[in-house]
Amino acid sequence: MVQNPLVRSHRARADTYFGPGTVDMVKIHLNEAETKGEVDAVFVNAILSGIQLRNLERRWGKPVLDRVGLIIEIFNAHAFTKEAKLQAELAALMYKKTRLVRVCGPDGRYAFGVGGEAEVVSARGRGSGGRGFLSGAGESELHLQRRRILERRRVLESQIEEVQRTRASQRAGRKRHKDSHECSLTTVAVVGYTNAGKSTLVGALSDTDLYSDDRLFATLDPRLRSVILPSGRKVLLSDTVGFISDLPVQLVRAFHATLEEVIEADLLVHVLDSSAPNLDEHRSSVLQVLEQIGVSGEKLENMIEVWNKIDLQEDDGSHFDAADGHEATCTEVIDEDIISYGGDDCGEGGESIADLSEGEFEETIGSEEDEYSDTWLSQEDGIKWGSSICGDTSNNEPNASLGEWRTRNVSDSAQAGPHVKTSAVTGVGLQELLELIDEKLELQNNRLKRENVVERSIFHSKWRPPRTEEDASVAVEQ
Ligand SMILES: Nc1nc2c(ncn2[C@@H]2O[C@H](COP(=O)(O)OP(=O)(O)OP(=O)(O)O)[C@@H](O)[C@H]2O)c(=O)[nH]1
Ligand SMILES: [Mg+2]
Repeated sequence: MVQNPLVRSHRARADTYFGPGTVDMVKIHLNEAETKGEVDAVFVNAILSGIQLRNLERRWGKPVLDRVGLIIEIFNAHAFTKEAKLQAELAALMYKKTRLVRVCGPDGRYAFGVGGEAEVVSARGRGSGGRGFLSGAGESELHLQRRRILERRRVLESQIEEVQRTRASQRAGRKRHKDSHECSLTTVAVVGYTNAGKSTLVGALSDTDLYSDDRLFATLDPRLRSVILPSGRKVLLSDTVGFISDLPVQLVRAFHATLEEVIEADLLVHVLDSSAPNLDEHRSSVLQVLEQIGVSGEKLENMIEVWNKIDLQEDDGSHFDAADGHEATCTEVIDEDIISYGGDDCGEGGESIADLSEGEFEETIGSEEDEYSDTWLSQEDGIKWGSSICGDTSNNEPNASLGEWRTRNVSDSAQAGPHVKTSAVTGVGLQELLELIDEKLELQNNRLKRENVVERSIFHSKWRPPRTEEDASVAVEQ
């Protein structure tokens, strides 16, 4: 296996990075690939450029998965419905475009770093080989590759638009539907970091079974479950895809159709795993994604924060000790700082990943760099994706002061604690949560009604010209 002290097998790295309880998924998933006679891969906890990825793969003789590649791999593995598959493929394609990495999977499926030889197609490196006038050969291959990606992307985007349209009309139908209280059917979206227990909680609240598992991104499609609140009001709970820190904005946008359920929901319930040692980090990651997808500041302010898995806290605290101990054994963490600043801290025989993008393995794109540079984190694509096709987007615009709000709110709520503590497994706090949802919706309804009344009094009352004294005298004379 790889000797570089900065890199461990994907198992150990994923375990330390994604936290306890999530490593199994990564293990099982990759082990499954191995037992099928496929390849072993090395996971590097960083976001790498295409050249860095390729150079590492050459050096280690193994496919390398970086952070985004691993997430995409997980998305692909968990995508079962048509919608999820389309979105996962689009996410992979957008990633691929910025890396210009060609992966030849045996079954033709996109599989980053797993299931085939990954090859960077670059202007100078391939085709040309610096052979004088033939130096355009690599370039045309690069363009060909790029065009194919763009064509496929267009097809996927139009299919996803179709999905969005269907979802929008379903939502409109739900809004028209009135319950026995003459209220339109309200949707409550349950959001949160992956593995926080969202599906388990929605299942417990609605007394139904939803697929939940101790793995990352168990849920990729929103699922709706109806629940009767203590007041008798019927609401739809929407279980959503989990979020994760540093999720590239394009990846989030690939799941836009799914995430629209969150934007369009009447109320948000933010589920946090109270046993997670980095709860604050999880909270701010989720808020960041909500901000990215355009949830209004008002909705965020109204959001209910739930600390789930409270039963684990009632344990003797061994969970936290175990987590600490786990961190302590992680001496071979690949720090993103090391990647950025070079190899001084690499230890004996170590080499930084920054080193690997230079020297003997270097294959620069040169003049193509601007055109094909890593736009993965740029906003360029976002402009298109930001324009939702599902009707009114006016309230989807990210609020300018949201960043500010988020910072304030994160620290405020960190001090104030959760609105409700629950255990989706034992049922603790569930009734309290339902009551709180009821209360929030009632307040929201009353506010909307008040706003409607004000609006109506302003816009719907008949306009009459102001009566002046002159008018009055004319009237008397007549
Ligand atoms: N002890 C305990 N475990 C819980 C609780 N809620 C959920 N779990 C477990 O946590 C794991 C993740 O639960 P899920 O409901 O799949 O989490 P999720 O947030 O839907 O995850 P993704 O769909 O991947 O985003 C499962 O193994 C659940 O059994 C809880 O209140 N207490
Ligand atoms: Mg889930």
